[in-house]
Amino acid sequence: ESPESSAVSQKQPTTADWLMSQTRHRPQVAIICGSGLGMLADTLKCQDSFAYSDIPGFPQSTVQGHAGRLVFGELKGKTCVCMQGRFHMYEGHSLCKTTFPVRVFKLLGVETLIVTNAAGSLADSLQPGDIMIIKDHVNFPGLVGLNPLSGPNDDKFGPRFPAMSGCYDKGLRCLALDIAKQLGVASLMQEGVYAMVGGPNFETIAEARLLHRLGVDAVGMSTAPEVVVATHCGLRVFGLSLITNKVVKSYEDSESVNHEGVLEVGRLRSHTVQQLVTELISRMEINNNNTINTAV
Ligand SMILES: O=P(O)(O)O[C@H]1O[C@H](CO)[C@@H](O)[C@H]1O
Ligand code: HPA
Repeated sequence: ESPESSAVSQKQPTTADWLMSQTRHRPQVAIICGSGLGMLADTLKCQDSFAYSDIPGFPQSTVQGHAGRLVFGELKGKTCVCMQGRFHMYEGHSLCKTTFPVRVFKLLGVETLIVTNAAGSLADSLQPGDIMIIKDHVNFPGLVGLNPLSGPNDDKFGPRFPAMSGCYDKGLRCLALDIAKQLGVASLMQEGVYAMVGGPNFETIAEARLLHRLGVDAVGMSTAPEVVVATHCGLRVFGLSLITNKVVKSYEDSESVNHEGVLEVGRLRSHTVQQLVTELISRMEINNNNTINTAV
């Protein structure tokens, strides 16, 4: 992965410069939309949007429910950029490609990253339609060395050995719980641990039981690499999982999960997720001192 990671990282400044030449927006907040959650971009005002296929250096989305568009715009006095469609390892992208946009965001001056995803629940307390605020993650691919930071470290972005404790900002988690109370949706929300598995197959029953025993509350096939790269380069991160299904843990259970059902729950909860994210962005504080020197 090393030669590729260097080649990929050389493209990021070109991509960022191209975007800055095409839009006047200078985003402070970036949002990555999970499966079925692309409508988060619809709330942005004064939009400039770009198909991934038109952006130099950008990878392409291949998954249904991921439109493949980067949308810039204003939301409640903050400037945002929203990825309608993310990149997954199972699509065949290397991890440095799946996380390519995160460093582009950093180069654009973003200081806060909001990651959203669709996930299956293992915790008995999480039902389809609930929203889990991500408190922490287990990065299964990362634990065995499939890490977007593998290869030569780019010191411009961050250190060789970045700490990951506290990578989901506590202040933003508290604020989100507070907002949920005000919106009257607190009963849908709780904090929990997200685990990333490689996919694209959903879990076997034995795998589901293993994850449950390990203390995982919700499982999906994304997010953790994005958060690793974001934390490495000093972005503040907030994450939420929309619970789209219960992961089957019993041999007696005849239900099974499918991607259509995952997208459907996204549609059903789109309004609530939109409200939460909008209020969070509206109320978060921004420092505006997030520039890095890209001249090498
Ligand atoms: O994580 P996001 O992109 O929301 O998508 C989730 O939904 C898909 C499975 O239905 C997988 O890609 C899984 O990771
Ligand atoms: N497992 C893995 N990824 C998922 C699931 C699931 O049950 N639901 C949505 N994404």
